[in-house]
Amino acid sequence: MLDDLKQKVLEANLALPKHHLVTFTWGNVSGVSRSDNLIVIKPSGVSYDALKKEDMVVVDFDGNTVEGNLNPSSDTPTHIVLYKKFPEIGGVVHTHAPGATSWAQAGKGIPSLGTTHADYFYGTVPCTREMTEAEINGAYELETGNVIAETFQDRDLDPNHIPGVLVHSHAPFTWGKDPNEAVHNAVVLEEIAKMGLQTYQLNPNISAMDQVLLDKHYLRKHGSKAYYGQQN
Ligand SMILES: O=C(CO)[C@@H](O)[C@@H](O)COP(=O)(O)O
Repeated sequence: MLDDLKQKVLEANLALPKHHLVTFTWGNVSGVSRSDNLIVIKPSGVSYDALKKEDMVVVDFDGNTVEGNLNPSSDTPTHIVLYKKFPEIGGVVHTHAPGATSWAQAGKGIPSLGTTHADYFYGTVPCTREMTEAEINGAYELETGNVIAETFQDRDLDPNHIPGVLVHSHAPFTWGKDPNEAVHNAVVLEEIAKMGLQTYQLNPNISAMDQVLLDKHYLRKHGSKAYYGQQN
């Protein structure tokens, strides 16, 4: 079942260590089949060295395992909330990559400071609020998804234009139209996180880039008027 998606999710997971985005098993990727209402996700705690296609776990939107012999990622409830709340996404990535995680631990969103950021994220990558004790002691991973969705709703942010978030005191999640694009966005997020840290070290008083330049760079790569690369 879902053989193609399992292969894509496997390859996306294996791309995380290749891009130096995960240490040990600190991360996971999933992909969704909207027609089947099923999610394919990495098994929990399985080393990337040993990961095989048949290890991928298929879960439904209630978190029940439909196929697979291993336990799904402990972050599965977060992935499920993101697929439910952001209906256009097809892949989700979670890492503890040090640059983005540093911003998450500091409780700060990453402002758009330059065109590297603007090419992929149409504004600040937000950081969620701190979770309450009840949320942490309750269904923590589900509440993590809820607090991400709340952040986008309360700040009127479009997840299709800002494909990532920093979870306060935790780490980043990114997404995309498929697992591969979600990994791509995780790589970019880590790069802009590192650049942002260095930029603030060099100039603590810097503010977000000019809106006109942000528009220019984001819109030349995304949307109906995109012209970057081989697009007409
Ligand atoms: O966030 C955390 C731990 O802080 C987890 O995402 C990480 O360890 C990966 O968990 P899984 O191996 O996917 O269950």
